[in-house]
Amino acid sequence: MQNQNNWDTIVAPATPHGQSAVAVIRISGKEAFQIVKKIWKGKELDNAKTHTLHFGKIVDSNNEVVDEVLLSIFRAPHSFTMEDSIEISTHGSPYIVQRVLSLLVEAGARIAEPGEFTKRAYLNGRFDLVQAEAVADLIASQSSAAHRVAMQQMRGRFSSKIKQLREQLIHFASLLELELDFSEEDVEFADRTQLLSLLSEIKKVVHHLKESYKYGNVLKRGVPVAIVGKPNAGKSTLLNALLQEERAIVSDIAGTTRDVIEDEITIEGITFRFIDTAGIRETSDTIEAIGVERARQKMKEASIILYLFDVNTANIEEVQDAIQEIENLNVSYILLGNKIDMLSEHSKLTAIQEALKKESQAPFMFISAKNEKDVENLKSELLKRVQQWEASLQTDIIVTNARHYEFLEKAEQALSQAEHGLLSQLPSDLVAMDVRATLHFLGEITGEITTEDLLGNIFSKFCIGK
Ligand SMILES: Nc1nc2c(c(=O)[nH]1)N(C=O)[C@@H](CNc1ccc(C(=O)N[C@@H](CCC(=O)O)C(=O)O)cc1)CN2
Ligand SMILES: Nc1nc2c(ncn2[C@@H]2O[C@H](COP(=O)(O)OP(=O)(O)OP(=O)(O)O)[C@@H](O)[C@H]2O)c(=O)[nH]1
Ligand SMILES: [K+]
Ligand SMILES: [Mg+2]
Repeated sequence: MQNQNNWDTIVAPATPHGQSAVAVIRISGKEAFQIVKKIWKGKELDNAKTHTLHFGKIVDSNNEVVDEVLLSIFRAPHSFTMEDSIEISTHGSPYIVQRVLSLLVEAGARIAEPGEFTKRAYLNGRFDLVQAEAVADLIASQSSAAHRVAMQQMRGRFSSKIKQLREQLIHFASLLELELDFSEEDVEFADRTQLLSLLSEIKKVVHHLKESYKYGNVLKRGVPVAIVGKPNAGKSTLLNALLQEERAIVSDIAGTTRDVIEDEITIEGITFRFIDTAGIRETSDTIEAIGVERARQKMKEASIILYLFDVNTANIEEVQDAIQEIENLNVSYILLGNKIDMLSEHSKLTAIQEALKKESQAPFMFISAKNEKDVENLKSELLKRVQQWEASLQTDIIVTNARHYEFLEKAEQALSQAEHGLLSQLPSDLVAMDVRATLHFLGEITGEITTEDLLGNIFSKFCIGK
């Protein structure tokens, strides 16, 4: 049940705090018009049509003008929240915004909680929970890829997929439950082979959606690319070349970089987060050893590893050891032979190349980080990796939200149990229980099943005024 003050008329600034050309204050709820009228000097609003704009003044209790403003009015259900709403555009002074907010509160409005406008839009049926969450992702999106996936979720494709799966399962559950009604007679309305194949079909879709999360999450946060290798391989030089900025200290002293240095660039709409690390070697220096430990950790967490070695000094065994270590991590990688500008004998390069080819399918490139030779090619290669990753997904709907992932995982487990139950010919009611559990988990994703806690958790992460 909704508590009464959950439906107070609420108010909040919709634009950031600070000086700006114009600031917008939003008011939503049953009393929106009554409240604004108390501080409004301008044309009568009672008969004004929805989606109209009005020029006038905001005045305080002494009839002093606080600002000249524009009002946009929205009449229920034709507004974002589907309630009566008004937006006041003031001059963008934090002082004016604060004054107008206090006047509105004095007139009977309550300051909105973070996300409360969107929460109302959800509770009033404008969209489901996945779409409401996508509003926050859309606001946070900083690259075209992040924007694309947020937009896709806002438009409801993931929601429709989940709803479609639920409908199939509801049908499935009703067949099983029908059998329960006739349990004395030991009939099977539901053809077991058909049930099994439907179940495994649904499980497959859930699994593929779940699998897309790793990619979706990376798109949202930026693809982590760890730059690793021995001291002096040129890792920091490469970081700087990629970022086009003197971000990390470069020197000919082995062990220059000790802590992790991270920064981002966007290549054709995809954000990459490059991580420069301490050179990996055995060391008795405690601080350096911690750095080496962190480098190894970053390697594990990366989506792509760039293993850099100096083509002039590296021996083949050392590179092979590195390949071995990386392949054990099961992370996509590129071997980069650096300082190609210094290589005097061409034959040594060919020897390295031949050895690498023979030894593994390891992808490698030769670059000069210092002269920025083939750094652009490296960027194209990174972009290609990400595009291949997306193409390899078995779904064109990409999950980006940890909460969705969590419930997909629970749904997948429940589906496995239902499948197991059918295969081992467990009684229908036990199988039906697992199917109902799956329905529940999928329902929590779209908000067909929710609790106040869950909603509070989701909307409190939104910004003020959203
Ligand atoms: N000034 C302003 N800009 C904004 C928003 C807002 O609330 N205010 N939005 C909010 O975050 C987004 C737009 N979302 C909105 C969605 C629906 C309606 C609305 O008035 N819908 C009516 C009328 C539709 C129509 O005329 O076709 C309706 O659905 O009945 C308004 C904004 C982005 N920009
Ligand atoms: N000739 C040449 N020198 C390079 C190249 N890349 C890096 N160097 C030099 O190699 C030395 C080490 O470079 P760094 O970028 O500090 O190497 P690093 O791998 O970050 O080293 P640590 O942080 O100590 O592990 C510096 O003197 C660089 O100028 C290159 O492509 N060609
Ligand atoms: K160095
Ligand atoms: Mg370094």
